[in-house]
Amino acid sequence: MRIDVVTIFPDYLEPLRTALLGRAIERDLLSLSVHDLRKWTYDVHKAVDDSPYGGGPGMVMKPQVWGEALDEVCAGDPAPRLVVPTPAGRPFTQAMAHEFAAEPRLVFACGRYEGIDQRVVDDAATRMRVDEVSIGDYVLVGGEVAVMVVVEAVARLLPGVLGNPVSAQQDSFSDGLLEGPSYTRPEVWRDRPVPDVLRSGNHAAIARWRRDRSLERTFDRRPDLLTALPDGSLDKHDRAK
Ligand SMILES: N#Cc1c(-c2ccc3cc[nH]c3c2)n[nH]c1N
Repeated sequence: MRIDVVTIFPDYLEPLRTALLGRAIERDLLSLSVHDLRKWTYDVHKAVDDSPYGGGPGMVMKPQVWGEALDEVCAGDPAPRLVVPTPAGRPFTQAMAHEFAAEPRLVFACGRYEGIDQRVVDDAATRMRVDEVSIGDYVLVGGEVAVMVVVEAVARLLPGVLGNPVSAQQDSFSDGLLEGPSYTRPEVWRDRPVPDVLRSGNHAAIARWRRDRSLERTFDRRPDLLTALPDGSLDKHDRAK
């Protein structure tokens, strides 16, 4: 997968070149190109923003600059997919991460200030798939952190990135539920023992116990996920919980 990010703060994306993702880039499992939006400015002040039509606080990012940037970054690609983080976007979910992970290329536009002139998205949508996404119901200062969240969630799904591919198959949300609690050595820590069933070697009982903890946690913290489960997702034992 090829990933391009356009931002006025290229250094913000450097963490993506460390740890697991950094190793994946070194192994050519994905490529990451970060572009400074100011490369496409055309005035001595390298202006990327201007006052909003209709008044209101803050500034809006200029369409001319973004248009030139996306034209060049997306040039020659028959089907780039443009992802624009915004508080007003569709919720970014694990299902969306899987969808993005199937794409050969993703281009991310990092907004700042009050956001990007809407005509940039409208214009791009005439030539490519555009997804305006939100990583949660809170407000950040810019799109860079959101891009790092999305890139990490997507990249970990790419073949070879995670040491154990089973991990991605057993993620929270992979079966529509939150994952349950995890334990490791020591067997007892501050008078708190590991649940006996996890040391029993009875794999069926362990699977049942894990499913029950996952259902309980989901019911307690995210009951909305339970109502969104496809019909038939819960067996009679699940329903008895
Ligand atoms: N995704 C997302 C966001 C943002 C966000 C994204 C882009 C910009 C550009 C200026 N301010 C921004 C906030 N805030 N909260 C979220 N869940």
